[in-house]
Amino acid sequence: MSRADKAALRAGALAARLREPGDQQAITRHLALVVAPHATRVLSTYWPMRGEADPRPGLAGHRGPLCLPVVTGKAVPLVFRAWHGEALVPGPFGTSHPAESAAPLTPEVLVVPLAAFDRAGHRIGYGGGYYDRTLQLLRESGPVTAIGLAFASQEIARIPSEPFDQLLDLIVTDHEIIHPLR
Ligand SMILES: Nc1nc2c(c(=O)[nH]1)N(C=O)[C@@H](CNc1ccc(C(=O)N[C@@H](CCC(=O)O)C(=O)O)cc1)CN2
Ligand SMILES: Nc1ncnc2c1ncn2[C@@H]1O[C@H](COP(=O)(O)OP(=O)(O)OP(=O)(O)O)[C@@H](O)[C@H]1O
Repeated sequence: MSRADKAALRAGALAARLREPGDQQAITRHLALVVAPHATRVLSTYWPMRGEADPRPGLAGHRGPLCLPVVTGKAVPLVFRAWHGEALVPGPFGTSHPAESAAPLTPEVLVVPLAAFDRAGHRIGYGGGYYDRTLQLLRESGPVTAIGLAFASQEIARIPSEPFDQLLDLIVTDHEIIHPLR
């Protein structure tokens, strides 16, 4: 797939998200169900922006450590810092992340923001390749569970797969919990 094709899929899905806001309460319910078996693991969440589904209320019952991603440069994997509800500092591209004083953590479960997804577990993000690089690195040292979070309006019939794609293990939407077929 060309960069332009992927950019068009991304733009279409982001426009659909703004047109049809979706049911945040259902997202919260479904996410809480999916993370319950991982309640004591190190879990990475995200700070929602631009109409993204909000993972925070669905994680209220999580008992293990929580962390947030930090963008430290272009084309490098994300790093993760512990987060217990403290104020965040602004990062690049409108992101927000814990201050440098927060402890670095290695997540075992990641709630991954999506611009678009398909039922096979392919995803498109904002285009930095950050989660692809990060999941590749984490999966080299052990099993990780990647949970995509999006509104059902962001589904695309098929996202052509690319060699660097890291697949989602589960996708949580306001309509359903999707177990991609492998
Ligand atoms: N809430 C949230 N946090 C997140 C992500 C995310 O998708 N959502 N990320 C997921 O990876 C990382 C941040 N990645 C991002 C990558 C690019 C852009 C962005 O705005 N890109 C510009 C073009 C940038 C450029 O000039 O290259 C754009 O879309 O206009 C935003 C976030 C980490 N934190
Ligand atoms: N594991 C990787 N190693 C090297 N380059 C990679 C890797 N993963 C992705 N890339 C590069 O990053 C670029 C952007 O990837 P892609 O368009 O899939 O980003 P995205 O999944 O939309 O963004 P994000 O992961 O930040 O949400 C790709 O063109 C690719 O060349």
